[in-house]
Amino acid sequence: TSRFHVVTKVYELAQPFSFFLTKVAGIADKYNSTLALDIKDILSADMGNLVASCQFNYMFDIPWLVQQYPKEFRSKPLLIVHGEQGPSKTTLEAEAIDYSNVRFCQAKLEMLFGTHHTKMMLLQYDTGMRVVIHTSNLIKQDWHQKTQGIWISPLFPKMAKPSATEGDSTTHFKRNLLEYLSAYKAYQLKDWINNISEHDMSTARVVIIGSVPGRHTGDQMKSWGHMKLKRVLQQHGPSNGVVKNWPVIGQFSSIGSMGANKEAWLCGEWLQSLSAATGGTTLSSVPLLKLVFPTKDNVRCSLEGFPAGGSIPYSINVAKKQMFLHDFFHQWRSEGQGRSRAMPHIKTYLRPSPDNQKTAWFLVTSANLSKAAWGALEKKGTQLMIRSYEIGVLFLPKFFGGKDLFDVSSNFEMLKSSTDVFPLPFDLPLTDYIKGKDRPWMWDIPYMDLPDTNGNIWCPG
Ligand SMILES: O=C(O)c1c[nH]c2c(-c3ccccc3)cccc2c1=O
Repeated sequence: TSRFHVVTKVYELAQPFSFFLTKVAGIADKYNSTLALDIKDILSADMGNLVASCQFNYMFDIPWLVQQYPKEFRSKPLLIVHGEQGPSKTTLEAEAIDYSNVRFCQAKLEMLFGTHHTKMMLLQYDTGMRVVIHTSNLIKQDWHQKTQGIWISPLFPKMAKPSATEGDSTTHFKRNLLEYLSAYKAYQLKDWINNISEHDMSTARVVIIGSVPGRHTGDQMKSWGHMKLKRVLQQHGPSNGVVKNWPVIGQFSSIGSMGANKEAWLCGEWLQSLSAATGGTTLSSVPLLKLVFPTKDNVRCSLEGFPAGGSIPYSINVAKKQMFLHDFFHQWRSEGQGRSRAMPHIKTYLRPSPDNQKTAWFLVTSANLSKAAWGALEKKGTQLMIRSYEIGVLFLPKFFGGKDLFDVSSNFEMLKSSTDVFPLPFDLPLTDYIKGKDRPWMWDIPYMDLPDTNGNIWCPG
């Protein structure tokens, strides 16, 4: 088993955050080194001798997924947690007809327009287990030429005496993971819930930020979505005095309907939660908000060309109702990580310093900029309505050596040589949209004036 410790040692040495991007085909090798992983790296025997696994996701290609496991692991029990209903559920289950080791768990979606976005792997080894929280669908194209994020847990050893309350970390990782899984109320998850309670997760240093569908009231209201993030930032975040003039950055690959103006939700409840801090937030100063969303030309000139936009589903019918939103937008640019042309499917949120050298926190999550994912307050703020399943991990300096702030950089050379600079997926400062030229990418309108990387035009519908 020394091999596994060596491997995890290498990963942990690479950086204490255990936050990686996916490998990108077609960029210089140096950008795909220790800080980047492929799905085969995550599932490799170097990470542990797999006994069983559970894959939470939105899109699946079952035959492709099975092929990503080392051949000696391809017949181990594999539970697929999805949100498909009716005919598409039947189609998904038919894909696994040849794999007797594959089982399914359908996440209940009783809220209209809800989706099972959560992307998580539970990996059980003979020596313990790992949790992986990431942003990629389980289809080949999501791991080929996009910018995606991955957090890999340390190896959590089995405890002598199983306990749902013992073996937790200062960030309540184990309790939050069990709460999240219990919210499915699915009998197929019972064994995994018991399994998790038997493991010591005290080495987990991230905070889980999850969303589960429902109208959450009372204490539950602060257990999910943007209200969970708000509570954690109020308890363990930066002091208000330090960050009050710092911007909040949101970066995502899809956008829901925000309502008629920025006060309705975006700069109202959502920004109030993301700008939360210890020592209370002075309501007077509404914090700066900056958003990162690819332009039409970012997509056109990307490695995949216009087809990258097939995974950036911003509809013109939603966009035209919220032109105010586009004033916050900045381009996707990742020169430091060699990923300016690897379109983002990652979703990240952070609170960087005005000089772009620090951040007060960093969140990588499945949650796009939508009320469905983050929740919307109802009944005079007494309940939080969430439509979808989401999960992400929050990095707080307090839990990484008791610092106040993280040093940050997206510069590969810098990241390669230092161990405690937080690796940003995109460049700071952000790059503005070019006035009068740049438009947000929208996936359901034609673009026929200029060819993409492959010489093609885009004619949806
Ligand atoms: O969870 C994820 O990652 C994703 C979720 N929905 C996607 C869609 C879509 C858009 C409207 C209705 C249904 C599906 C399209 C293309 C990529 C995604 C996607 O990547």
